[in-house]
Amino acid sequence: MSIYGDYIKSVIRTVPDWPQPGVNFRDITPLLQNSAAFRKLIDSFVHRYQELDLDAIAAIDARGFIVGAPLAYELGCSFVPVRKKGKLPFRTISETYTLEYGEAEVELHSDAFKPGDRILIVDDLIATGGTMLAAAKLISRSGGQVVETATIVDLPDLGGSARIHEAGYNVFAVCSFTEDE
Ligand SMILES: O=P(O)(O)OC[C@H]1O[C@H](OP(=O)(O)OP(=O)(O)O)[C@H](O)[C@@H]1O
Ligand SMILES: Nc1ncnc2[nH]cnc12
Repeated sequence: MSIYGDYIKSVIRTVPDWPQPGVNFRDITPLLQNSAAFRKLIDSFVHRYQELDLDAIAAIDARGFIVGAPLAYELGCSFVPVRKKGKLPFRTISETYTLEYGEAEVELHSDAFKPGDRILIVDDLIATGGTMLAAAKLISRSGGQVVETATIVDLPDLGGSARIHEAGYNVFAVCSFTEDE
């Protein structure tokens, strides 16, 4: 939990049974609409990462971009998009991962950063961890050093953050929700 974790959590809305029955969707749009809350969110990431000498923020398509761009701007480092398959125009490398039903793929430009660069990966939410883990593997494969993986929301009951940690990557979450919250 971060310095503003309880406050950030209080402005995230839970929408039951969306997009399908049984899913509690954690909706960050009320947080984004609240300028004071959005500022505190970005500040909590800046506070954690300002002394870590990062070279790039790798942000995951699409909601990860919302956090990644202002963070890269504030920290004075580069912004690298990790995109869903078929969106990047230049040479790419890709990583396939398993979804609840079927498979998905994320891609990275092959010239996105230099070997040894210190990279923070950001996304809005970790559920099963498949997306974040695929992004981390992609960056490791291309020679980047994954300093940490960071998210606004962790859903620990779905096991994703534990899985990412077991694979050898640090995980930072501003706040978390259990299934019954
Ligand atoms: O931990 P996981 O089980 O992989 O789930 C988390 C991912 O799911 C959501 O993305 P989504 O694919 O819905 O895309 P969006 O950001 O474009 O809405 C979310 O933004 C994460 O990227
Ligand atoms: N429960 C959830 N809420 C918001 N985004 C999600 N992405 C995957 N699971 C999610």
